Amino acid sequence: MHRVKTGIPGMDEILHGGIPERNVVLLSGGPGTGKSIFCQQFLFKGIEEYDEPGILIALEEHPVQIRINMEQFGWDVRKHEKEGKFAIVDAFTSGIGSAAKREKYIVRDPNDEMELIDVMKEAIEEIGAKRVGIDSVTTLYLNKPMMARKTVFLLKKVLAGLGCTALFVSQISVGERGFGGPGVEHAVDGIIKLDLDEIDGELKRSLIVWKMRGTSHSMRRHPFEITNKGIIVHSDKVLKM
Ligand SMILES: Nc1ncnc2c1ncn2[C@@H]1O[C@H](COP(=O)(O)OP(=O)(O)OP(=O)(O)O)[C@@H](O)[C@H]1O
Repeated sequence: MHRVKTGIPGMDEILHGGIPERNVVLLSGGPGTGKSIFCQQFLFKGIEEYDEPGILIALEEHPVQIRINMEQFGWDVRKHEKEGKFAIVDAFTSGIGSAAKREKYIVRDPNDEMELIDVMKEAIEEIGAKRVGIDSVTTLYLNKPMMARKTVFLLKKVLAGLGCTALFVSQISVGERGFGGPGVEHAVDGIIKLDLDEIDGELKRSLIVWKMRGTSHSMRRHPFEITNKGIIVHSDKVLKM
């Protein structure tokens, strides 16, 4: 079985080699836990280290801001956009504003699932994307929780058909148990939970792989750091809560 390397130091060790190809993985966590950075690093390292093109579906942040954020970690995505190895699908601006007019892939109504899928497919096919990040999938069903399972299954079907491996960012509240609702949790192939906990007056970051179809994986909670080069996971360390 082919595995997709995350390219995030320490993470592939925890996943016993990487994410099984075509898995859809829920990247779940509270505010500020590092979900967006994890997702961006997965896509960027995919291009730089494994020559696997990727696309990011932006639902929560302006594409211009995403490029700025990524550049802060030294990830020059504009270069890869020009080379046709990376694309941002703008499902944030609805095409409003002068900056949005310069975006190539625009979803005017993110509530329209078919429009989102059409634009996503177009971008994947043009770029030859092997990796997809959706940030966040929660945005798609925030106002219609009954639709969460259906939406996730639909996306999963499309992405698997195109041979992509995907990270779906799932936003949960501080202290919430669970990863984004039962419909979603059972539908996805994997769940990686990112946490931020106050211990002795200090916020500590950690992550745990809750499930990953098609592979064994570490069952431990590992501390990680966000540095100016991105996320580093300490696969040799365990955080006891
Ligand atoms: N250069 C950096 N060095 C260290 N830590 C950083 C750096 N840039 C951002 N961070 C940390 O990353 C956090 C933001 O991470 P990220 O945007 O990935 O969170 P998120 O889980 O997507 O949050 P939300 O759901 O609120 O959008 C910041 O709150 C900050 O603690």
